[in-house]
Amino acid sequence: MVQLVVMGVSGSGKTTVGSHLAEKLGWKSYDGDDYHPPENKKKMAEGIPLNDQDRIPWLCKLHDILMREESSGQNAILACSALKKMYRRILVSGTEAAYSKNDELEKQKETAAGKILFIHLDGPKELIAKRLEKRKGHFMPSELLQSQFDALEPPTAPENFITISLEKSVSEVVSEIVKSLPLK
Ligand SMILES: Nc1ncnc2c1ncn2[C@@H]1O[C@H](COP(=O)(O)OP(=O)(O)OP(=O)(O)O)[C@@H](O)[C@H]1O
Ligand SMILES: O=C(O)[C@H](O)[C@@H](O)[C@H](O)[C@H](O)CO
Repeated sequence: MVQLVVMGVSGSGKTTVGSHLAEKLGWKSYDGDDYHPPENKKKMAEGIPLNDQDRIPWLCKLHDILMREESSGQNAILACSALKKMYRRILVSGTEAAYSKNDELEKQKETAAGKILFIHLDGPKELIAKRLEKRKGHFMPSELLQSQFDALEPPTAPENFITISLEKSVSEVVSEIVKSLPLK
């Protein structure tokens, strides 16, 4: 089974790309934003960036969802910022990974779990800011964009990831992702 996590800063297109991809592949999809507790949404709406304590329980919930899909034999897509390496580690391995000091052990567990492919939607802040200015009816204010870039640790090897430019159209982004999928 393949579990995809569409990741990136606010406004990079995770929700848009995640839902188009789900439609194209006929896979189940989840949006991380739907699983934030109300306190987190309130904080963001007030223009305060989330911290690790705010994000860790939320990421654990998302990890459980991915594991449930994997164990019931389903492919699935999750749109989730997953900004830091530690956050991606939690999505792959669960809560212990957040506090583990044993990098080697965590790496082994990740390789064993290793089915999650991160798709990093990457692009210039100026373009994303323009898109956020135009976006209507969303709780996330565009002033938080800089804090998202400050927190971002782009994925690097040996993480399981691909990087896609968000400067392309949504349909190009989706086709590029589909081409790179490890599907038989
Ligand atoms: N490739 C693209 N080309 C043009 N516009 C895009 C593209 N991807 C997304 N958008 C637009 O940019 C805005 C931000 O996209 P979206 O809401 O999907 O981002 P997001 O990463 O889910 O944001 P957040 O994390 O804040 O929920 C939306 O208005 C969307 O329509
Ligand atoms: O990790 C985070 O700071 C959050 O997940 C944000 O990225 C928001 O959820 C999203 O961007 C707003 O829609």
